Amino acid sequence: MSILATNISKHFGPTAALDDVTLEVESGQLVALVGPSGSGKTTLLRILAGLETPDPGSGEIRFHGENVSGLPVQKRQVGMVFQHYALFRHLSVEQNIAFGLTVKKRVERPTRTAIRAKVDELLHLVQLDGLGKRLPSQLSGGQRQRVALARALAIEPRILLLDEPFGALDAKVRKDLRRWLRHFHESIKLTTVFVTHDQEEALELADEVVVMNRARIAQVGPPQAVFDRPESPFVIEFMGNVNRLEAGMAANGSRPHDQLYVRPHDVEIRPQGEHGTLPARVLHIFSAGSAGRLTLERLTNRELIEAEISRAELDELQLSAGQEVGIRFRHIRLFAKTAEGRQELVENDELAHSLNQG
Ligand SMILES: Nc1ncnc2c1ncn2[C@@H]1O[C@H](COP(=O)(O)OP(=O)(O)OP(=O)(O)O)[C@@H](O)[C@H]1O
Repeated sequence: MSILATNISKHFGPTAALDDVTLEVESGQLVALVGPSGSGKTTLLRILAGLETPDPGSGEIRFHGENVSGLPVQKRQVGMVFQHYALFRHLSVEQNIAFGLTVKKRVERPTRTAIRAKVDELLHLVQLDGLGKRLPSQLSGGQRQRVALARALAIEPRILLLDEPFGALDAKVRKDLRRWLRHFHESIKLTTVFVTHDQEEALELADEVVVMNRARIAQVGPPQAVFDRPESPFVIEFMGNVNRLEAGMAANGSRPHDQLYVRPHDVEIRPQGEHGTLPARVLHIFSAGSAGRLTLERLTNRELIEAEISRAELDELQLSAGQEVGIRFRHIRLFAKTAEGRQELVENDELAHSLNQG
């Protein structure tokens, strides 16, 4: 186990930023902390780094088995990159990358030649060969973030912590850098925890996704598990688009307090009146993306339903706004209240079948 943080709590005055959080990260993994604003992601990251201390008496942090709870940030051997981690403006790219090494105590400081070699190696690693002499102002946003990453790696950290590393970049650069980071991680396999508020980023990048909500961890798992087997209404609503259906009368077989969800890609569009479909009207068609997205209205209860189908299917169906169709739910997720008042996931394809009958 590379990181083991147990029973961490943190209060800022009356606000609980973390409430008894336990996080385990295996060596070499790329882990995403994702959750709404204020859920405690940054606080957890800062506590791992040693920039913030947990509540007195709460919890313990171990890196590779060693208890680092009492160690200050410089002694924890973590590399950090933040959203607005300003590079030193008056230093060249090379000097920025070398910074952590040049400020080491004389006995620990590598020789000049060794620093040079290290900087070249890092420039190559982050694919900025030849740009070492430039100033940060002469680089693009994405290049600057890669310099920040190289600077974080220069000290040979045991763990890499990234707080919204692509947050300040535009969508295209962000996507490119995301892919680049995944590839980069494959090549160095350094245990990495990154904070993002972007679900898609978490699902696309991470080996393991940690979903946070209100100072606690709501669910941990590989991307697909978190997406396909959400353990709570919160997780299903937070991780990707979802339709919440009216329970009770409107959905045969469900009880009024149940919560029913259908992902847009689990909504099938069929011809109007087809057996086993629900009557609906097409309100909007969005066809400008890689998938076709539709907003529909169920005729029986005026419920709005989002559907996502392939572009090929959308083109084939030749739909237009106002048209009536039949919709079918392939898969429904139902959360039922348990006796203790918790919400429990019941996979319920029978319900989908009975609901589709109208
Ligand atoms: N230094 C601080 N002083 C007071 N309250 C704080 C401080 N830092 C964080 N908080 C509070 O702790 C809670 C968790 O904040 P945190 O920054 O960890 O959330 P987050 O999930 O990273 O949010 P965001 O996505 O908006 O960055 C919030 O309610 C926040 O207002």
